[in-house]
Amino acid sequence: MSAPLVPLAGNGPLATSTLETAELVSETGRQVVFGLAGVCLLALVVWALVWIVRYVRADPLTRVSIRQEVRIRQGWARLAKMTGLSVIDRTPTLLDSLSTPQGQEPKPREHVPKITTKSDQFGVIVHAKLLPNVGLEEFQKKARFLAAAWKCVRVSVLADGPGRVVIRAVRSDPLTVPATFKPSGKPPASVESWPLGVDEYAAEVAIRLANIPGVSVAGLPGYGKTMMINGLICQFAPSAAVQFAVADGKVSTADEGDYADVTDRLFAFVGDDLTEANALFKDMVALRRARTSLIKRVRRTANIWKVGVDKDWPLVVLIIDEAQTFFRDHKGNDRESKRLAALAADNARLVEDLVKKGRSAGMLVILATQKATGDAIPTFIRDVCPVGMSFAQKTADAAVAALGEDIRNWPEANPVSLQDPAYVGVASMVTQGREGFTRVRMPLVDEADAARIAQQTANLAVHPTELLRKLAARTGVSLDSVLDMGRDAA
Ligand SMILES: Nc1ncnc2c1ncn2[C@@H]1O[C@H](COP(=O)(O)OP(=O)(O)OP(=O)(O)O)[C@@H](O)[C@H]1O
Repeated sequence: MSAPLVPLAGNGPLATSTLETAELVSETGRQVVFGLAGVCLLALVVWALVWIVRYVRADPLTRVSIRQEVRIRQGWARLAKMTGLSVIDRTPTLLDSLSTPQGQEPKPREHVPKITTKSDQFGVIVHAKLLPNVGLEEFQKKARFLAAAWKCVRVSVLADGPGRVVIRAVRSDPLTVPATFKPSGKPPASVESWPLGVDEYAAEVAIRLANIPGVSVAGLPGYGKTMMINGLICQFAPSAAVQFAVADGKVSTADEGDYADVTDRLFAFVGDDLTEANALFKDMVALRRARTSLIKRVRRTANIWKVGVDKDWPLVVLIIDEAQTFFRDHKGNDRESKRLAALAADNARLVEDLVKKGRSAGMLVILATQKATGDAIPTFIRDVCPVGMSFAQKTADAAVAALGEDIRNWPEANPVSLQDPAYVGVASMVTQGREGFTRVRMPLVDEADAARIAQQTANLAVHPTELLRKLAARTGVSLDSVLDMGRDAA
């Protein structure tokens, strides 16, 4: 016997309202679905617009990188699996268990690291999240496969905080692409760090200036030592928290040579005259001593970098270019040779004082020479400079003199291999937090720009001793006795 059929909806008022409610629900459902689809479409349009605007506004090289970036994103899941940068998860999630038909095993899931990408004129920067068994080392091992798949000249993989790596994929070699720097004339955000240029992966490289008393710069003539120092002056000239003095062993007067354009922004300049250079170095040592003896009283600290430099207590940068001129031993028994030899020895002693004791007083010495052997920069000065860099060098020994024995273990970064016109403006150096040596491409600064910046900021050039005198007077201390003591000792 069949069961009586029960009508789903009758003709009564209750049945009508159930029908209406059902229609209302389905209508609301349709609206929600359409609404969601609309939001998704809008998001898609906005996303597409952002990419189009980025693409149109980009320079031609960055456009190529944007296309490369799109290809990297599209092909990432597949490439990661092919190169072994994926992990199989055999433990089913709750959703997997519920959605798998009864009697069947949930399928294992294959995960690939999640990535985000960014492009610039040199290539693409990929940030990836690590997975269990897919760590920094695994990425580094696969770097050359990624480079081949992405058609890049180089791919570097570095740690990027806990659980993340940053992959730098460069299509064109940033070291051989000349760069220019147009100084803005605005004070830098910080004077504690000197942006130098970009490394072989187009990542920015900077030198810390805080707590650094000495930088040694070596390199064959014409490879960019002075250009780099001019770049430093142009970047920091608009800040009253930095004062510069130059001793240039290549010229006799300030209007000759490489610093002629920036003389207006220097508080002192001496040429190749050893007596004048000696007077400048004595002056700097006296300032160093006066600062050291006053710092506690006027700045309430023993290290200026704890409170930072400012216009009253600026970072004093003493640039000694063609340093060998001032330190070279003068052989000979005649009177003049003996006088020059004594001056050279005294210069070395004074500069040693600045490099060994100037850090906490906010003094920095930059020594530039062609070959950083002990006769050019005495080793007791060179070896205590925390930062050493070298442009191209002719011999392995010259590279070792400039960068230390360890450079022999890094043949790719050895400055001997930078002897090529394509590498004018490229130096090798140790950078913080990185193993080995980094090659850095520095930008070219136009002479006219350097002159413009120096003129615009000439009013900021003040002898730091005068600033210290005023500062001391404000705190009720007379500087003269302190300075006299410093001069006598120097
Ligand atoms: N970063 C750079 N990019 C491109 N070209 C550069 C760069 N630096 C320097 N040059 C070129 O090399 C020339 C020489 O540079 P610079 O005077 O800085 O060399 P140097 O190493 O100081 O030489 P020297 O030891 O003879 O003083 C510059 O006039 C410029 O044409």
